[in-house]
Amino acid sequence: MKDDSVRTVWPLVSQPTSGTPVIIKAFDEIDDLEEHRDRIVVVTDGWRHGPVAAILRGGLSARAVLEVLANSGQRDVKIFHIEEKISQLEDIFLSSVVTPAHTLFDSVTINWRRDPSIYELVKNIGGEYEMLFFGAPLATSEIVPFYRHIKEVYHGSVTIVRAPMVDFDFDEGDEIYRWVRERTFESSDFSLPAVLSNYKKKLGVKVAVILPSLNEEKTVGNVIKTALEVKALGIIDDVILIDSASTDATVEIGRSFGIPVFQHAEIAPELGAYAGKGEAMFKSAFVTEADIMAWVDTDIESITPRFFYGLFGPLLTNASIRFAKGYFARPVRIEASGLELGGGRVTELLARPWINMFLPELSGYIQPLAGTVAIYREDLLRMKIPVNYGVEIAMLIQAVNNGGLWSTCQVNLGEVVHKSKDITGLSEMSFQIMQVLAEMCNFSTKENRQNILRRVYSAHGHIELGSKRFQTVWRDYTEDICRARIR
Ligand SMILES: O=c1ccn([C@@H]2O[C@H](COP(=O)(O)OP(=O)(O)O)[C@@H](O)[C@H]2O)c(=O)[nH]1
Ligand SMILES: O=C(O)[C@@H](COP(=O)(O)O)O[C@H]1O[C@H](CO)[C@@H](O)[C@H](O)[C@H]1O
Repeated sequence: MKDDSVRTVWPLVSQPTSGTPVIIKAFDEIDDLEEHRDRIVVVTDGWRHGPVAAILRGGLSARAVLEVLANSGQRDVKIFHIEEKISQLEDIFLSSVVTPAHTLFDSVTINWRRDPSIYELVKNIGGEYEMLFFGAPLATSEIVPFYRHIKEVYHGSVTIVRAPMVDFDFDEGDEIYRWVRERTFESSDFSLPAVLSNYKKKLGVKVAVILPSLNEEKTVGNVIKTALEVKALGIIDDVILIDSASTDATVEIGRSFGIPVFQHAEIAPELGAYAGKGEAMFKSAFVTEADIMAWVDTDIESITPRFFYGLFGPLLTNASIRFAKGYFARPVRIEASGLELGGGRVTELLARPWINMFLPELSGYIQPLAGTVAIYREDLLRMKIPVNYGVEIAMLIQAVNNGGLWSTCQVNLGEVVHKSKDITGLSEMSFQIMQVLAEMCNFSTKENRQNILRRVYSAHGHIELGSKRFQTVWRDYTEDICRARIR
């Protein structure tokens, strides 16, 4: 039922500063929004006189909210923003909202908040405002559900503004968008240990957590301790440390917890031994018979039990899901300088651009390189595994190629603070990942393959050339014995 008293005519919206046409709609008139993809769409309960605020996350629609307010005669703006843990999203808020707001209004008030959700925020501050403005959700179909949810906790006038759709191709027809919505989970979706152990009993599967380590004495103990806490809940059967010849106290610390500790070089020695994280993950299959295998990096400082039951929760509760990869907010500290930077630099500078160019079916993955992964053993045994840092992307590509995108998923595991490499270390990691990507995309052949990473230094008037060989060794599992094939 429309409350006509509040549906006073919207203030005359003068021509928007950007020249983008605006159309105003009530919430029960938005079936034809697809016809207005090139316009700013204002969906509203109607204009009310009195205090106004905008709750904005960032992005094109958030920017459009500012434009509509400015062109409706507002000279000051009050913005509420729930602080993002992912630094890239915070950057988007600053560039798409904070900066333009100061050019559009005489005064701008920005309240950074830490409410657990938009609905809690509206509950906490809504009573002070006659009107609340929001940027539209990505999909048009979400506008009315979002509106109804807000109206459960707010009785003022709600206005949702949608930017022109010209830049978005996130629509219901976009399979990646649908996959992101239906295959992206919160670890809290699976945080009830009773639920998981019950599912586990029903499925009768065994779960092993394998912890790859290389000189992680500072963090490995806490990772093992947390894994054992979850094991005590009856959700994990094996916790195993596979070490890569650490020279610090990593192995002693592992042994002090009474868990199985292996040097990957000593596992299946008849297969030889190679350096690399992928080698440790490849040889995991020889030290456990578990049906589900999960790996968690041992350099994670911020480990919590949710890393474990969040990660294999989807495999235990949805029979169609056979592969799960964690994702997380990633503030990272560069050990040498202690400088805080946004983590995932190889992801953002190499993996994500490559995926979007050549492997778009993977573009819904938030952290395609994350080392926190769970997979069914039988699916792992069908894969070929590079022994180097390319292991994560290689497993992801094969999980999707072998089982289909919808047999895979991603889980929000919270925040990961982990030690990280300097730029040279990241460059070498990138080279290894690029070698694997080039090979898996059939760009790299025996004839044109490059295994040497050269680095030329110019210092104090003379040139130095350093080079390092990175031979990609692929491992695969065969019925009788595994074989290493150097390419
Ligand atoms: O040869 C190796 C290299 C790395 N790692 C482990 O793999 C995880 C991720 O490695 P790293 O920290 O080097 O990568 P980053 O976290 O910087 O991406 C960590 O638990 C390392 O201890 C390993 O087990 N063997
Ligand atoms: O995501 C990334 O860009 C790299 C480097 O992360 P940082 O920039 O050091 O936070 O880390 C990931 O990639 C590695 C190679 O696949 C994995 O071994 C790591 O587990 C993963 O964190």
